[in-house]
Amino acid sequence: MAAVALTRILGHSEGLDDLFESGAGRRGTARDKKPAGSGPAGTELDPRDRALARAITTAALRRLGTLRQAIGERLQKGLPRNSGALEAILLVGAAQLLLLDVPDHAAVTTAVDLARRDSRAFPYAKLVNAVLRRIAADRDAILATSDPFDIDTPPWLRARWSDAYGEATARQIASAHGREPSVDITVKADAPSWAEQLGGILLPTGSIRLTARTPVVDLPGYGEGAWWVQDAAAALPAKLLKVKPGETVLDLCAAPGGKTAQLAAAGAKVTAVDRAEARLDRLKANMHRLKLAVTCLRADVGSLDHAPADAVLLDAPCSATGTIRRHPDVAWTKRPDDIPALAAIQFQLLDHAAGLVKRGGVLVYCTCSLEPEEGELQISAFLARHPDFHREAITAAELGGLGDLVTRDGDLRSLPSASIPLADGTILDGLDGFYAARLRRATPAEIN
Ligand SMILES: C[S@@+](CC[C@H](N)C(=O)[O-])C[C@H]1O[C@@H](n2cnc3c(N)ncnc32)[C@H](O)[C@@H]1O
Repeated sequence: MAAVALTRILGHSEGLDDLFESGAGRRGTARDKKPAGSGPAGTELDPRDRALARAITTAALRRLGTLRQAIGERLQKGLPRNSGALEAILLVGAAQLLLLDVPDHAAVTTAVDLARRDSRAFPYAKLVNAVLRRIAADRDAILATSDPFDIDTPPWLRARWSDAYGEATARQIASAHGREPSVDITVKADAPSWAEQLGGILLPTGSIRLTARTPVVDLPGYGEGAWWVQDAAAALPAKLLKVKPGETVLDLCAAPGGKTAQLAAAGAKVTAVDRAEARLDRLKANMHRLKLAVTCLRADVGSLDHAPADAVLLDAPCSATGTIRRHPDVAWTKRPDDIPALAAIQFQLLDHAAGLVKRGGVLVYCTCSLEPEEGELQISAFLARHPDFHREAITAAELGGLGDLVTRDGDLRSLPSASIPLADGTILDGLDGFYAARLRRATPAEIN
């Protein structure tokens, strides 16, 4: 199944979650519709096999450049033409040999079997055996010489991040993308006690970082709806609204509902809006598990007709380049042209969202993108064309004292290379890349 998934992701720009149908934490894109012929693969597999197939696919995408180079250097005549799933089979084998804890013989035998079962890869079964055995023998040298920035990051992203953050930081971002991220959760209440029960680490921002690799559904509190999976950086934008019980909130582009749950748990009257039916269904299921009451509305935010709210959160569709640690497919499925196209959509959604904020109310705009056009530049252009809004600077204290996450303008900018200092002196690494700005709409008195 991992070979099928890789072929589909690399060939058709489908996403990991589209194929493995995981749900939690999936970042939506402008293209909510799946390409023809797509759909969850391997539904016949049991959950453990499915999880393994996902782990192999994720590892292969995380270090795709390294694996392709290792394979290419061991194919004297390059990849044969019309060889069906041969490349995907080699990638799956190499990922297991180099990156996962799979015995060499099992990885090689499985790959050879896969080649024998594919009519076009069949003639190359012996080649698969030879290439993978050589990769196993050269494992240490391959891993010692491969660099996630130089090899595993597409050149256009390398250039963009170097321009935006400097090459040294861009290298640290790529290095963070090369490591498997921890699982963070948000709790409805009583984070210190849940951190203890789950054996996790309470982060200064209030999220809990799990340390065990137990499937989340088997952990205490999951079934009873006490918490949900959410990257610690993704949990920050909803907090910036500082909602009070009973306030009305429009959560725009809400599915699968991580931020909706935070707002509802804070006691706000939340209307969650998303245009993708399947994603909205997932949001409803999540709220049901969490026992949180939320009004759900299927609509396009760009033409949403709704009474203005005390607070509006716009988690706009974006390139999701801040989530490559969790979704390494993004590095290979996104294209340079996607950035201006998404920025144009964000521009339009932001303008419409502005009209849904009560006078004196607050608008938080956020994206999980590392690209300034989807963050800082989007907001400076918005403020220039909306004089009735001003930026309300975010403080380090609101982010658990993590001052490095606050920009000079007072916005939130987290990077995958972030370090999180704990009270005991330990430093944890890694957050998803997020941008958020808090904007206040002037009251009538302020305007006059
Ligand atoms: C970044 S995800 C939202 C993540 C969500 N806020 C959370 O915290 O779980 C973006 C969402 O925007 C939705 N979306 C994209 N364009 C939209 C539009 N024009 N109107 C409404 N929803 C849209 C997608 O379906 C996707 O669910």
